[in-house]
Amino acid sequence: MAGAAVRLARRWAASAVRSPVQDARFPALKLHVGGTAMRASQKDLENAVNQMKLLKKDPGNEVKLKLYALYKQATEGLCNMPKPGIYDLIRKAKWEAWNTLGNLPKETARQNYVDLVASLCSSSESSSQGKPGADREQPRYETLVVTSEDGITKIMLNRPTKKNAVNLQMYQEIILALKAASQDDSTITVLTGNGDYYSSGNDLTNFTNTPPGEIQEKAKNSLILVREFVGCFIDFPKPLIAVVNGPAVGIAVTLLGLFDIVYASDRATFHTPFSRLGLHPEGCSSYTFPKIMGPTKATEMLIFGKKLTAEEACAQGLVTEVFPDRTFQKEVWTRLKAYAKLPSNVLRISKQVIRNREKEKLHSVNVEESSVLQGTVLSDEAVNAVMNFLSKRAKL
Ligand SMILES: CCCCCCC/C=C/C(=O)SCCNC(=O)CCNC(=O)[C@H](O)C(C)(C)COP(=O)(O)OP(=O)(O)OC[C@H]1O[C@@H](n2cnc3c(N)ncnc32)[C@H](O)[C@@H]1OP(=O)(O)O
Repeated sequence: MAGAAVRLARRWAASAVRSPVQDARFPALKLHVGGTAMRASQKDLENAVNQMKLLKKDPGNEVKLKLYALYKQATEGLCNMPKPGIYDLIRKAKWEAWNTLGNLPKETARQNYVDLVASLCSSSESSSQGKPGADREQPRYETLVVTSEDGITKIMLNRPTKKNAVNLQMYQEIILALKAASQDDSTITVLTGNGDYYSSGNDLTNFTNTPPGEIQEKAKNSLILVREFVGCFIDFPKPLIAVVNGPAVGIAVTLLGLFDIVYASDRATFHTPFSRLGLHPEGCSSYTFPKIMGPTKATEMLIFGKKLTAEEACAQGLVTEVFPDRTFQKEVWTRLKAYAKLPSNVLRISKQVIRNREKEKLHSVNVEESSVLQGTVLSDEAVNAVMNFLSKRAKL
Protein backbone atom coordinates (compact mmCIF):
# COMPACT_ATOMS: atom_id res chain seq x y z
CA MET A 1 0.00 0.00 0.00
CA ALA A 2 2.94 2.33 0.56
CA GLY A 3 3.44 2.40 -3.24
CA ALA A 4 0.07 3.99 -3.73
CA ALA A 5 0.84 6.60 -1.11
CA VAL A 6 4.07 7.55 -2.87
CA ARG A 7 2.35 7.70 -6.28
CA LEU A 8 -0.42 9.78 -4.80
CA ALA A 9 2.03 12.07 -3.08
CA ARG A 10 3.84 12.64 -6.40
CA ARG A 11 0.59 13.23 -8.26
CA TRP A 12 -0.57 15.56 -5.56
CA ALA A 13 2.69 17.48 -5.52
CA ALA A 14 2.58 17.76 -9.33
CA SER A 15 -0.93 19.15 -9.24
CA ALA A 16 -1.09 22.81 -10.23
CA VAL A 17 -3.70 23.46 -7.59
CA ARG A 18 -2.50 24.05 -4.06
CA SER A 19 -4.43 25.15 -1.06
CA PRO A 20 -3.92 24.94 2.70
CA VAL A 21 -6.90 22.60 2.85
CA GLN A 22 -5.31 20.15 0.47
CA ASP A 23 -1.97 20.26 2.22
CA ALA A 24 -3.60 19.62 5.55
CA ARG A 25 -5.50 16.63 4.19
CA PHE A 26 -2.82 14.84 2.28
CA PRO A 27 -0.30 13.97 4.99
CA ALA A 28 -3.03 12.22 6.93
CA LEU A 29 -3.92 10.08 3.94
CA LYS A 30 -0.33 9.48 2.98
CA LEU A 31 0.86 8.14 6.27
CA HIS A 32 -1.88 5.75 7.13
CA VAL A 33 -1.85 3.62 4.04
CA GLY A 34 0.96 1.33 5.08
CA GLY A 35 -1.13 -0.73 7.50
CA THR A 36 -3.87 -3.27 7.21
CA ALA A 37 -7.04 -3.54 9.26
CA MET A 38 -6.34 -4.50 12.87
CA ARG A 39 -7.43 -7.98 14.02
CA ALA A 40 -8.74 -8.76 17.50
CA SER A 41 -6.56 -11.09 19.55
CA GLN A 42 -7.63 -13.91 21.86
CA LYS A 43 -7.04 -11.50 24.74
CA ASP A 44 -9.38 -8.95 23.12
CA LEU A 45 -12.01 -11.66 22.94
CA GLU A 46 -11.62 -12.50 26.62
CA ASN A 47 -11.81 -8.80 27.52
CA ALA A 48 -14.96 -8.44 25.46
CA VAL A 49 -16.54 -11.43 27.23
CA ASN A 50 -15.80 -9.75 30.56
CA GLN A 51 -17.15 -6.42 29.32
CA MET A 52 -20.41 -8.15 28.40
CA LYS A 53 -20.78 -9.30 32.00
CA LEU A 54 -20.67 -5.65 33.11
CA LEU A 55 -23.24 -4.42 30.60
CA LYS A 56 -26.10 -2.86 32.56
CA LYS A 57 -28.80 -3.05 29.90
CA ASP A 58 -29.99 -6.40 28.57
CA PRO A 59 -29.21 -6.23 24.83
CA GLY A 60 -32.18 -8.48 23.95
CA ASN A 61 -32.39 -12.02 22.67
CA GLU A 62 -31.41 -11.31 19.07
CA VAL A 63 -28.16 -9.68 20.06
CA LYS A 64 -27.45 -12.36 22.67
CA LEU A 65 -27.93 -15.04 20.05
CA LYS A 66 -25.60 -13.20 17.70
CA LEU A 67 -22.98 -12.95 20.45
CA TYR A 68 -23.39 -16.65 21.25
CA ALA A 69 -22.96 -17.59 17.60
CA LEU A 70 -19.92 -15.38 17.08
CA TYR A 71 -18.29 -16.68 20.26
CA LYS A 72 -18.83 -20.31 19.26
CA GLN A 73 -17.55 -19.62 15.75
CA ALA A 74 -14.53 -17.75 17.12
CA THR A 75 -13.61 -20.53 19.53
CA GLU A 76 -14.81 -23.72 17.80
CA GLY A 77 -15.20 -22.76 14.15
CA LEU A 78 -17.95 -24.21 11.94
CA CYS A 79 -21.19 -25.20 13.73
CA ASN A 80 -20.54 -28.73 15.01
CA MET A 81 -23.68 -29.23 17.08
CA PRO A 82 -26.35 -31.64 15.81
CA LYS A 83 -29.54 -29.82 14.79
CA PRO A 84 -31.91 -29.87 17.82
CA GLY A 85 -35.50 -31.09 17.51
CA ILE A 86 -38.24 -28.60 16.60
CA TYR A 87 -39.56 -28.41 20.16
CA ASP A 88 -36.18 -27.71 21.69
CA LEU A 89 -36.72 -24.00 21.03
CA ILE A 90 -33.77 -22.45 22.84
CA ARG A 91 -31.15 -24.88 21.57
CA LYS A 92 -32.66 -24.64 18.10
CA ALA A 93 -32.40 -20.82 18.12
CA LYS A 94 -28.77 -21.11 19.22
CA TRP A 95 -28.02 -23.74 16.60
CA GLU A 96 -29.60 -21.58 13.87
CA ALA A 97 -27.65 -18.51 14.93
CA TRP A 98 -24.37 -20.40 14.88
CA ASN A 99 -25.11 -22.39 11.74
CA THR A 100 -26.00 -19.16 9.85
CA LEU A 101 -22.38 -18.07 10.17
CA GLY A 102 -21.40 -20.86 7.76
CA ASN A 103 -17.65 -21.00 7.28
CA LEU A 104 -16.93 -17.49 8.57
CA PRO A 105 -13.24 -17.62 9.59
CA LYS A 106 -12.55 -17.87 13.33
CA GLU A 107 -10.52 -14.62 13.27
CA THR A 108 -13.36 -12.70 11.61
CA ALA A 109 -15.88 -14.08 14.10
CA ARG A 110 -13.56 -13.03 16.93
CA GLN A 111 -13.24 -9.54 15.47
CA ASN A 112 -17.00 -9.27 14.95
CA TYR A 113 -17.65 -10.38 18.53
CA VAL A 114 -15.24 -7.76 19.89
CA ASP A 115 -16.71 -5.04 17.63
CA LEU A 116 -20.26 -5.91 18.57
CA VAL A 117 -19.47 -5.74 22.30
CA ALA A 118 -17.73 -2.39 21.75
CA SER A 119 -20.78 -1.02 19.96
CA LEU A 120 -23.08 -2.32 22.72
CA CYS A 121 -20.94 -0.66 25.37
CA SER A 122 -20.78 2.64 23.50
CA SER A 123 -24.52 2.71 22.77
CA SER A 124 -25.36 1.87 26.36
CA GLU A 125 -23.11 4.73 27.48
CA SER A 126 -24.79 7.18 25.11
CA SER A 127 -28.30 6.01 25.99
CA SER A 128 -27.62 6.40 29.69
CA GLN A 129 -26.71 10.01 28.98
CA GLY A 130 -30.22 10.79 27.71
CA LYS A 131 -32.90 8.72 26.07
CA PRO A 132 -33.84 10.16 22.68
CA GLY A 133 -37.55 10.58 22.25
CA ALA A 134 -38.36 9.52 25.80
CA ASP A 135 -39.42 13.02 26.77
CA ARG A 136 -40.93 13.70 23.32
CA GLU A 137 -38.41 16.47 22.82
CA GLN A 138 -36.56 16.25 19.52
CA PRO A 139 -32.81 16.31 20.07
CA ARG A 140 -30.99 19.13 18.30
CA TYR A 141 -29.57 18.00 14.99
CA GLU A 142 -26.97 19.72 12.87
CA THR A 143 -27.26 17.60 9.76
CA LEU A 144 -30.98 16.77 9.82
CA VAL A 145 -34.32 18.49 10.05
CA VAL A 146 -36.74 16.27 11.95
CA THR A 147 -40.43 17.14 12.17
CA SER A 148 -43.46 15.24 13.35
CA GLU A 149 -47.02 15.97 12.21
CA ASP A 150 -50.12 14.25 10.85
CA GLY A 151 -48.85 10.92 12.20
CA ILE A 152 -45.64 11.17 10.16
CA THR A 153 -42.12 11.72 11.47
CA LYS A 154 -40.06 13.17 8.65
CA ILE A 155 -36.28 12.88 8.83
CA MET A 156 -34.78 15.17 6.22
CA LEU A 157 -31.08 14.96 5.36
CA ASN A 158 -29.94 18.56 5.51
CA ARG A 159 -26.54 19.14 3.91
CA PRO A 160 -27.86 20.36 0.56
CA THR A 161 -24.65 22.14 -0.40
CA LYS A 162 -22.81 18.80 -0.04
CA LYS A 163 -25.59 16.91 -1.86
CA ASN A 164 -26.55 15.44 1.53
CA ALA A 165 -23.34 13.40 1.77
CA VAL A 166 -23.46 11.34 4.96
CA ASN A 167 -20.67 12.46 7.26
CA LEU A 168 -19.93 10.78 10.60
CA GLN A 169 -22.14 13.23 12.43
CA MET A 170 -25.04 12.51 10.09
CA TYR A 171 -24.65 8.74 10.64
CA GLN A 172 -24.88 9.38 14.38
CA GLU A 173 -27.80 11.77 14.10
CA ILE A 174 -29.80 9.41 11.87
CA ILE A 175 -29.31 6.67 14.48
CA LEU A 176 -30.66 9.03 17.15
CA ALA A 177 -33.53 10.22 14.98
CA LEU A 178 -34.58 6.65 14.13
CA LYS A 179 -34.44 5.63 17.77
CA ALA A 180 -36.57 8.65 18.71
CA ALA A 181 -39.02 7.99 15.85
CA SER A 182 -39.41 4.37 16.88
CA GLN A 183 -40.69 5.56 20.26
CA ASP A 184 -42.74 8.60 19.28
CA ASP A 185 -46.49 8.78 18.54
CA SER A 186 -46.14 8.82 14.78
CA THR A 187 -47.54 6.01 12.63
CA ILE A 188 -44.98 6.09 9.85
CA THR A 189 -41.46 7.47 9.41
CA VAL A 190 -40.10 9.06 6.25
CA LEU A 191 -36.53 9.70 5.15
CA THR A 192 -35.93 12.29 2.46
CA GLY A 193 -33.34 14.82 1.30
CA ASN A 194 -33.25 18.61 1.25
CA GLY A 195 -32.30 20.26 -2.04
CA ASP A 196 -31.72 18.68 -5.43
CA TYR A 197 -30.18 15.41 -4.17
CA TYR A 198 -31.60 12.65 -2.00
CA SER A 199 -28.03 11.86 -0.93
CA SER A 200 -24.61 11.48 -2.53
CA GLY A 201 -23.81 8.64 -0.09
CA ASN A 202 -20.93 8.27 2.28
CA ASP A 203 -19.01 11.54 2.69
CA LEU A 204 -15.71 10.88 0.97
CA THR A 205 -13.95 13.27 3.30
CA ASN A 206 -14.88 11.27 6.41
CA PHE A 207 -11.27 10.19 6.96
CA THR A 208 -9.44 13.27 5.74
CA ASN A 209 -7.98 15.70 8.27
CA THR A 210 -7.30 12.75 10.58
CA PRO A 211 -3.87 12.68 12.22
CA PRO A 212 -1.80 9.91 10.57
CA GLY A 213 -1.48 7.75 13.68
CA GLU A 214 -5.22 7.72 14.24
CA ILE A 215 -6.55 6.76 10.83
CA GLN A 216 -6.73 2.97 11.40
CA GLU A 217 -8.61 3.44 14.64
CA LYS A 218 -10.92 6.02 13.08
CA ALA A 219 -11.72 3.70 10.14
CA LYS A 220 -12.44 0.86 12.53
CA ASN A 221 -14.73 2.96 14.73
CA SER A 222 -16.44 4.48 11.70
CA LEU A 223 -17.28 1.04 10.37
CA ILE A 224 -18.69 0.05 13.75
CA LEU A 225 -20.81 3.20 13.55
CA VAL A 226 -21.97 2.38 10.00
CA ARG A 227 -22.85 -1.13 11.11
CA GLU A 228 -24.90 0.22 14.00
CA PHE A 229 -26.50 2.67 11.57
CA VAL A 230 -27.53 -0.13 9.18
CA GLY A 231 -28.72 -2.19 12.17
CA CYS A 232 -31.18 0.59 13.07
CA PHE A 233 -32.78 0.29 9.63
CA ILE A 234 -33.02 -3.50 10.02
CA ASP A 235 -34.69 -3.18 13.42
CA PHE A 236 -36.87 -0.13 12.76
CA PRO A 237 -40.28 -1.23 14.05
CA LYS A 238 -42.69 1.02 12.10
CA PRO A 239 -43.30 1.42 8.37
CA LEU A 240 -40.29 3.27 6.98
CA ILE A 241 -40.68 5.14 3.72
CA ALA A 242 -38.04 6.70 1.49
CA VAL A 243 -39.10 9.79 -0.42
CA VAL A 244 -36.31 9.93 -2.98
CA ASN A 245 -36.45 13.51 -4.16
CA GLY A 246 -33.37 13.37 -6.44
CA PRO A 247 -30.26 11.33 -7.27
CA ALA A 248 -29.08 8.78 -4.73
CA VAL A 249 -25.56 7.36 -4.52
CA GLY A 250 -23.80 4.58 -2.59
CA ILE A 251 -25.11 3.78 0.86
CA ALA A 252 -28.17 5.98 0.23
CA VAL A 253 -29.13 3.49 -2.50
CA THR A 254 -28.21 0.23 -0.81
CA LEU A 255 -30.24 1.08 2.29
CA LEU A 256 -33.38 1.35 0.17
CA GLY A 257 -33.59 -2.44 0.23
CA LEU A 258 -34.39 -2.15 3.95
CA PHE A 259 -37.28 0.33 3.51
CA ASP A 260 -40.92 -0.72 3.35
CA ILE A 261 -41.86 1.68 0.54
CA VAL A 262 -39.67 3.73 -1.82
CA TYR A 263 -41.26 6.61 -3.73
CA ALA A 264 -39.09 8.39 -6.27
CA SER A 265 -39.21 11.53 -8.34
CA ASP A 266 -38.59 10.86 -12.04
CA ARG A 267 -35.47 13.01 -11.59
CA ALA A 268 -33.95 10.47 -9.18
CA THR A 269 -31.16 8.13 -10.24
CA PHE A 270 -29.67 5.18 -8.35
CA HIS A 271 -25.93 4.67 -8.48
CA THR A 272 -23.60 2.41 -6.49
CA PRO A 273 -20.08 3.03 -7.83
CA PHE A 274 -18.42 0.77 -5.24
CA SER A 275 -15.84 -0.92 -7.46
CA ARG A 276 -14.59 2.39 -8.83
CA LEU A 277 -14.16 3.53 -5.21
CA GLY A 278 -12.40 0.34 -4.12
CA LEU A 279 -15.37 -0.45 -1.87
CA HIS A 280 -17.94 -3.22 -1.56
CA PRO A 281 -21.70 -3.46 -1.18
CA GLU A 282 -23.07 -2.54 2.25
CA GLY A 283 -26.46 -1.72 3.76
CA CYS A 284 -27.34 -5.44 3.39
CA SER A 285 -27.56 -4.90 -0.38
CA SER A 286 -25.47 -8.02 -1.07
CA TYR A 287 -28.54 -9.88 0.21
CA THR A 288 -31.51 -7.57 -0.47
CA PHE A 289 -30.64 -6.53 -4.05
CA PRO A 290 -30.36 -10.05 -5.53
CA LYS A 291 -33.64 -10.87 -3.76
CA ILE A 292 -35.37 -7.77 -5.06
CA MET A 293 -34.13 -7.65 -8.66
CA GLY A 294 -32.49 -11.02 -9.26
CA PRO A 295 -28.77 -11.75 -9.08
CA THR A 296 -27.69 -10.54 -12.52
CA LYS A 297 -29.35 -7.12 -12.28
CA ALA A 298 -27.97 -6.77 -8.75
CA THR A 299 -24.49 -7.60 -10.02
CA GLU A 300 -24.73 -4.99 -12.76
CA MET A 301 -25.53 -2.36 -10.15
CA LEU A 302 -23.43 -3.40 -7.18
CA ILE A 303 -20.31 -4.67 -8.93
CA PHE A 304 -20.30 -2.87 -12.28
CA GLY A 305 -21.83 0.37 -10.99
CA LYS A 306 -24.67 0.63 -13.52
CA LYS A 307 -26.68 3.75 -12.76
CA LEU A 308 -30.46 3.24 -12.93
CA THR A 309 -33.10 5.81 -13.77
CA ALA A 310 -36.11 5.97 -11.46
CA GLU A 311 -38.20 4.11 -14.04
CA GLU A 312 -35.59 1.35 -14.32
CA ALA A 313 -35.32 1.07 -10.54
CA CYS A 314 -39.10 0.78 -10.37
CA ALA A 315 -39.19 -1.91 -13.07
CA GLN A 316 -36.63 -3.83 -11.02
CA GLY A 317 -38.59 -3.58 -7.78
CA LEU A 318 -36.20 -1.31 -5.88
CA VAL A 319 -38.64 1.61 -6.20
CA THR A 320 -42.34 1.24 -5.42
CA GLU A 321 -43.64 4.06 -7.61
CA VAL A 322 -42.27 6.95 -9.66
CA PHE A 323 -43.92 10.38 -9.77
CA PRO A 324 -43.32 13.33 -12.11
CA ASP A 325 -40.95 15.71 -10.34
CA ARG A 326 -43.42 18.59 -10.85
CA THR A 327 -46.09 16.92 -8.69
CA PHE A 328 -43.83 14.62 -6.63
CA GLN A 329 -44.07 16.33 -3.23
CA LYS A 330 -47.80 16.99 -3.42
CA GLU A 331 -48.77 13.51 -4.57
CA VAL A 332 -46.47 11.66 -2.21
CA TRP A 333 -47.38 13.58 0.92
CA THR A 334 -51.10 13.35 0.19
CA ARG A 335 -50.72 9.59 -0.09
CA LEU A 336 -48.58 9.33 3.05
CA LYS A 337 -50.99 11.41 5.13
CA ALA A 338 -53.77 8.99 4.19
CA TYR A 339 -51.59 5.98 5.08
CA ALA A 340 -50.71 7.57 8.43
CA LYS A 341 -54.38 7.56 9.41
CA LEU A 342 -54.41 3.75 9.48
CA PRO A 343 -54.19 2.13 12.95
CA SER A 344 -50.64 2.54 14.10
CA ASN A 345 -50.30 -0.70 16.07
CA VAL A 346 -51.76 -2.77 13.23
CA LEU A 347 -49.16 -1.39 10.79
CA ARG A 348 -46.41 -1.99 13.31
CA ILE A 349 -47.42 -5.61 13.90
CA SER A 350 -47.80 -6.30 10.17
CA LYS A 351 -44.35 -4.90 9.56
CA GLN A 352 -42.91 -7.11 12.30
CA VAL A 353 -44.56 -10.18 10.77
CA ILE A 354 -42.98 -9.39 7.41
CA ARG A 355 -39.58 -8.36 8.79
CA ASN A 356 -39.03 -10.78 11.70
CA ARG A 357 -38.45 -13.77 9.46
CA GLU A 358 -35.53 -11.93 7.88
CA LYS A 359 -34.04 -10.06 10.81
CA GLU A 360 -31.40 -12.54 11.92
CA LYS A 361 -30.27 -13.02 8.37
CA LEU A 362 -30.07 -9.28 7.74
CA HIS A 363 -28.00 -8.73 10.89
CA SER A 364 -25.57 -11.44 9.92
CA VAL A 365 -25.27 -9.96 6.40
CA ASN A 366 -24.61 -6.56 7.98
CA VAL A 367 -21.85 -8.00 10.17
CA GLU A 368 -20.29 -9.79 7.21
CA GLU A 369 -20.40 -6.76 4.90
CA SER A 370 -18.80 -4.59 7.60
CA SER A 371 -16.07 -7.07 8.12
CA VAL A 372 -15.29 -7.14 4.38
CA LEU A 373 -15.18 -3.34 4.31
CA GLN A 374 -12.96 -3.37 7.38
CA GLY A 375 -10.33 -5.09 5.31
CA THR A 376 -10.55 -2.77 2.30
CA VAL A 377 -11.69 0.67 3.35
CA LEU A 378 -8.05 1.82 3.59
CA SER A 379 -6.83 -0.15 0.57
CA ASP A 380 -4.83 1.39 -2.27
CA GLU A 381 -7.89 1.54 -4.50
CA ALA A 382 -10.09 3.17 -1.88
CA VAL A 383 -7.46 5.77 -0.95
CA ASN A 384 -6.80 6.50 -4.65
CA ALA A 385 -10.51 7.07 -5.26
CA VAL A 386 -10.78 9.54 -2.41
CA MET A 387 -7.65 11.36 -3.59
CA ASN A 388 -9.07 11.60 -7.11
CA PHE A 389 -12.32 13.00 -5.78
CA LEU A 390 -10.50 15.58 -3.65
CA SER A 391 -8.17 16.63 -6.44
CA LYS A 392 -11.01 17.09 -8.96
CA ARG A 393 -12.92 19.12 -6.42
CA ALA A 394 -9.90 21.31 -5.74
CA LYS A 395 -9.54 22.13 -9.45
CA LEU A 396 -13.10 23.33 -9.86
C1 LIG B 1 -17.36 6.14 7.32
C2 LIG B 1 -17.08 4.73 7.03
C3 LIG B 1 -17.00 4.43 5.60
C4 LIG B 1 -17.79 3.25 5.29
C5 LIG B 1 -17.84 2.99 3.83
C6 LIG B 1 -19.22 3.01 3.40
C7 LIG B 1 -19.31 2.47 2.02
C8 LIG B 1 -19.52 3.56 1.01
C9 LIG B 1 -20.67 3.91 0.64
C10 LIG B 1 -20.90 4.96 -0.36
O1 LIG B 1 -21.80 5.70 -0.17
S1 LIG B 1 -19.94 5.07 -1.77
C11 LIG B 1 -20.52 6.51 -2.60
C12 LIG B 1 -19.78 7.73 -2.20
N1 LIG B 1 -20.24 8.89 -2.96
C13 LIG B 1 -19.74 9.27 -4.12
O2 LIG B 1 -18.88 8.65 -4.69
C14 LIG B 1 -20.26 10.55 -4.70
C15 LIG B 1 -19.20 11.60 -4.78
N2 LIG B 1 -19.73 12.84 -5.32
C16 LIG B 1 -19.87 13.05 -6.64
O3 LIG B 1 -19.54 12.22 -7.46
C17 LIG B 1 -20.46 14.36 -7.05
O4 LIG B 1 -20.26 15.30 -6.04
C18 LIG B 1 -21.98 14.24 -7.35
C19 LIG B 1 -22.72 13.60 -6.19
C20 LIG B 1 -22.18 13.41 -8.63
C21 LIG B 1 -22.59 15.65 -7.58
O5 LIG B 1 -21.86 16.29 -8.58
P1 LIG B 1 -22.15 17.85 -8.87
O6 LIG B 1 -21.20 18.25 -9.92
O7 LIG B 1 -23.59 18.05 -9.11
O8 LIG B 1 -21.85 18.57 -7.50
P2 LIG B 1 -20.43 18.77 -6.79
O9 LIG B 1 -19.94 20.13 -7.08
O10 LIG B 1 -19.53 17.63 -7.09
O11 LIG B 1 -20.85 18.65 -5.25
C22 LIG B 1 -21.24 19.78 -4.48
C23 LIG B 1 -20.47 19.73 -3.19
O12 LIG B 1 -20.80 18.54 -2.49
C24 LIG B 1 -19.61 17.79 -2.20
N3 LIG B 1 -19.93 16.37 -2.22
C25 LIG B 1 -20.80 15.74 -3.00
N4 LIG B 1 -20.82 14.46 -2.73
C26 LIG B 1 -19.93 14.25 -1.75
C27 LIG B 1 -19.50 13.07 -1.05
N5 LIG B 1 -20.02 11.88 -1.26
N6 LIG B 1 -18.55 13.22 -0.12
C28 LIG B 1 -18.02 14.43 0.16
N7 LIG B 1 -18.41 15.59 -0.48
C29 LIG B 1 -19.35 15.47 -1.42
C30 LIG B 1 -18.69 18.19 -3.32
O13 LIG B 1 -17.37 17.94 -2.96
C31 LIG B 1 -18.98 19.67 -3.44
O14 LIG B 1 -18.36 20.30 -2.31
P3 LIG B 1 -17.58 21.70 -2.47
O15 LIG B 1 -16.50 21.45 -3.47
O16 LIG B 1 -18.65 22.64 -2.98
O17 LIG B 1 -17.09 22.01 -1.11
